[in-house]
Amino acid sequence: MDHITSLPILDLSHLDSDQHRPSFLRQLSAAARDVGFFYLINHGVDAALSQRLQHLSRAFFALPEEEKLRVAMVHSPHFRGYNRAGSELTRSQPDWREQFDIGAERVPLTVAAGDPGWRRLQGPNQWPTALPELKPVLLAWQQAMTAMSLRLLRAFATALALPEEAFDALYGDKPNEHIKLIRYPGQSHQTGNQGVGAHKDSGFLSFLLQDEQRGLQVEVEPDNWIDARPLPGAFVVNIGELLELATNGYLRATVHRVVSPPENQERLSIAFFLGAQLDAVVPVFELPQALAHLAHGPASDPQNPLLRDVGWNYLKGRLRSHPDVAERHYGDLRLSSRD
Ligand SMILES: O=C(O)CCC(=O)C(=O)O
Ligand SMILES: [Fe+2]
Repeated sequence: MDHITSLPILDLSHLDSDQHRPSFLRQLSAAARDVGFFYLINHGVDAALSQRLQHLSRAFFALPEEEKLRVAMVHSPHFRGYNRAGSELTRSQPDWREQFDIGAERVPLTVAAGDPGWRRLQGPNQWPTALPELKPVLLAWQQAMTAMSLRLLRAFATALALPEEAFDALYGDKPNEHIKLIRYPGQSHQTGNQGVGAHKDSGFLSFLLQDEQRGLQVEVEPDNWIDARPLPGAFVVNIGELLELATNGYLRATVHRVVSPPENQERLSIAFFLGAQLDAVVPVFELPQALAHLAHGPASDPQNPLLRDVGWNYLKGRLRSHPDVAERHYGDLRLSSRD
């Protein structure tokens, strides 16, 4: 295979065209297997809505710190809200990005003694009173992104020669969407240049809406990092570990990172993570032999705890990333039997 020098570009409008649909599905299958990352264009999410959200995200981060700390994540048992730059670690190094996390806006589940801890993940978001426009725009964008990403997920199922609805049961009527507004400050001597350290995403599918500032890098082959330069109007889409494992390594969860922008500049990005329902159990899907033997990724162990219980898996990741929330809201939990 030739060296990969840029991410493939896929046109989602081709899914609706009798003429282009078969080639779209072939491209999707190859891009997701070989690179695990691609640009998605003509995805149908209103460009004006995305731009409005980008504008509001910039306005949120420009609020006085005191306002942002009023919606700090530590106040939320549902892991929603604001974190300052440097508060999350990747590979033991601080990530120099501030972030605001939003999830599906739902009422909390009742939690009785002995109920699984992940039931506390469901609940409302925290919204900044100083920026009231943020809530309606974010929720509208979330809805548009969920509809689009479920469409893409069905296309994945078809591309893998599975029934179109193969993944539907994992979502039901409660997909576990997660949005992150992110701001990467410019590099400085004190902080270095790790915007976010090298990692794989843990869920099903991730979508990134970048501004004009570069910084996202993808390890397409061992030690071959390429820039995922911003492409106006496109989302950068990548596969998470759950989808990699569920397809027995056929779809690839690729390592990526963000390098901080140059000094005195900033980079804003908005991530949409599609996760499965908290009470879902993810099976390993049996792929036809012709596809299965092309898999590059690790074969799945059906006993892998990552696959079994979506809620526990998600909670474990959140507790690890946010020890302050863990201590304040989950101090009574014993996770050892699940680790
Ligand atoms: O900022 C970006 O574009 C990427 C962020 C990312 O990889 C993540 O939050 O998982
Ligand atoms: Fe990521």
